[in-house]
Amino acid sequence: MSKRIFVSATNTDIGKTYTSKLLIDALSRLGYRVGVYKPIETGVMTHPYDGDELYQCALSFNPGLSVLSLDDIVTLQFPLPAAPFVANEGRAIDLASFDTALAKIESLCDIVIIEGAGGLMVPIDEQTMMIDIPRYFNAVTFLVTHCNLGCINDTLLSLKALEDAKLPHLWGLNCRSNDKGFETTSLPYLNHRFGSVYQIDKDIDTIAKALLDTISLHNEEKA
Ligand SMILES: Nc1ncnc2c1ncn2[C@@H]1O[C@H](COP(=O)(O)OP(=O)(O)OP(=O)(O)O)[C@@H](O)[C@H]1O
Ligand SMILES: C[C@H](N)[C@H](N)CCCCCC(=O)O
Ligand SMILES: [Mg+2]
Repeated sequence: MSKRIFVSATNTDIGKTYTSKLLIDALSRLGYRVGVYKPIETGVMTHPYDGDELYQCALSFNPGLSVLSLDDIVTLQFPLPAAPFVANEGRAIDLASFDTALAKIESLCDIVIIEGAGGLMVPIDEQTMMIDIPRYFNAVTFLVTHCNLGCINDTLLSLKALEDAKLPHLWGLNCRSNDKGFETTSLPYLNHRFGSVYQIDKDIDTIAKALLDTISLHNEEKA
C-alpha cells in the first residue's frame, strides 16, 4: 500500500515547506526513496517556488525523480496568492485530476510527502476544503504549528478539526530562533495536556519514525 504524508499547518507561512524538507532528509537517511507532491500552489506568477524547493530537496536524495518536470510536482498553479477557491474564482476542482500526477511520482519513490496550501480550513472549491485532501489521498497528516504566543489556541483548533474528521495525524512545533518566551508562556500547558510534544528541529528523526509507524497502522486498518 502507498505511503503518503500530508503536511499541513495552523496557517500559511508556518513552515510546511521547511518541515517537509527536514522530513525528506530524515526519511532518506532511513533508506526510503522520497517523492514530493504539491497538488495546488497559489501565488505562482512565473514559477512554483514552493514546489521547486520541495523538488530540488527530494531530487538531491532521489535522483530517479529527475525524469519529472516541475509541472508533474505542482498540478494546479494560480497567480493570485490566496486560497485556491479565491485564486480559481470558485470554479470546481476535480480531485481525480491529481491521481495521475501522484501515480507518476509514486512510481519513482517509496513514500511521498504532499504539501497542502495554507491551513486545514482553506477552501479549494465549493465542495472541498484542504482537510479533505488527506482523506482523498489516504494520507497520514503531519500538522506543523508555531511557537509564538497564541500557539495553544491555533494548535488545539487544528487538532480538533483533525480529530473530528477522524484523520490519522501527528503534529510538531516549528520553533524559530527569534521566538521569545515559548518555554515559559506556552510549553507548560502543551506539556501538561499532551505529556510531551515534538519540536521539529530537535525531534525530526523521531517524528519520521513515528510517521512511518502511524502509516503502517493506518494501512493495516484500511487493508
Ligand atoms: N524553523 C525555522 N527557522 C527559520 N526560518 C524558518 C523556519 N521555519 C520556516 N522558516 C522560514 O519561514 C518562511 C515560511 O516557511 P515555509 O515556506 O516553510 O511556510 P509554509 O507553511 O510552507 O508556507 P506556504 O503556506 O506559503 O506554503 C520561509 O522563508 C522559511 O524558510
Ligand atoms: C499564497 C500562500 N503562500 C499560500 N499558498 C495560500 C494561503 C491561503 C490562505 C487562505 C486563508 O486561510 O485565508
Ligand atoms: Mg510552503
